[in-house]
Amino acid sequence: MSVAQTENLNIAAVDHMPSPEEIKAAVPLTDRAAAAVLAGRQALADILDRKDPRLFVVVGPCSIHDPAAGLDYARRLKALADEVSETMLLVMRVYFEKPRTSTGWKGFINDPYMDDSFRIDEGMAKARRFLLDVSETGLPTATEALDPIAPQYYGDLISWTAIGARTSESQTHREMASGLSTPVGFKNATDGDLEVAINAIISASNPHSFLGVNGRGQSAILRTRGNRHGHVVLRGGGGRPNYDTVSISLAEQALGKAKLPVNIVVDCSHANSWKKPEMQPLVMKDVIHQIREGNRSVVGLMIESFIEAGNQPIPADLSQLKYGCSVTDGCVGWDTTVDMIRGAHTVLREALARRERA
Ligand SMILES: O=C[C@H](O)[C@H](O)COP(=O)(O)O
Ligand SMILES: C=C(OP(=O)(O)O)C(=O)O
Repeated sequence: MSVAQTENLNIAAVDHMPSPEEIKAAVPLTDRAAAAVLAGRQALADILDRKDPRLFVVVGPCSIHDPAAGLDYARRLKALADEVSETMLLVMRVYFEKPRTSTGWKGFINDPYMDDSFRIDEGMAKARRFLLDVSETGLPTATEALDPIAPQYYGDLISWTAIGARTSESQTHREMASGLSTPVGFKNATDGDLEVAINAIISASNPHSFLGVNGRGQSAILRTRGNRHGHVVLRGGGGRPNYDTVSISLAEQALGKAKLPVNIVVDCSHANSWKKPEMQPLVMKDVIHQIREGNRSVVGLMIESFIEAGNQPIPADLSQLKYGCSVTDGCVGWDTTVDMIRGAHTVLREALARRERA
């Protein structure tokens, strides 16, 4: 008598996925890209260690869906980054993995053709190609690490990582963050709770041993050293923003109480702007004003920005997609992005000069 099947009852298929080594061999890291990645990581570490007085700004689309438009954006951003490099380090948001509140398109790696064909194998190779192209412009890149295996495929091309509001409390993500080669920003929870992000920084700063895959895609025990560049990202939540002076002061106190470096990043989007992209410039202006008035805890900002303002639903006929417009959260358009960054640059230049004189 055969034993009843008790496993894989809800698995419809198990398809082949190339290993990290295979995808990397198809899209190898270049000297130019590696130099941009390493320079970006070093500058971020210096900002977090207070050796570099600049502000870092993670800016770019909510998600990448069209590599051509993404690269068009990257080239514009590189020129802007060079223009404001005295006061800010611009890092491009290159988000391929979208954590959905319930359902929806889960990003370019999961479904690169946006047609429910879910060619993760092709999405991964294309995502890596895109990261390489952006890095070759000289821009550092930032992403959200959602799938715990994915960093093996493209982690060598990332300079800053976010752990999202929906996963800051997850042990799996804290373990993964402890082994990442980049500084990691932990978002407060969607209900606004900051404690989960603070606990995440403490957890990820420690070594962990956990299940993962090696470069050949075989199961492996990963043993990490701990990540000493964790910090919080305030994104609002629970029906209220948390970029105001009182919220920032409370975050400073909580970090101090936990004996952590008082490093804060403010996300101008998400619950801080009520998901209304046109509010992002107001959030940024407010935080830059706080810096001008003497705030020293804010080290970074995040902006959701693309070529066109707003967002669009994914149409059944993809030829109807509007070029350079987000298919996930609404973004500020390019002209507004330039105004926001240039406006901040002017204020910061004066504030940094004043700090130096003091
Ligand atoms: O930034 C992205 C979104 O806010 C996040 O993925 C949740 O999106 P959703 O609420 O539309 O699913
Ligand atoms: C999903 C995102 O943010 P959060 O985790 O804050 O919702 C994001 O930045 O794309």
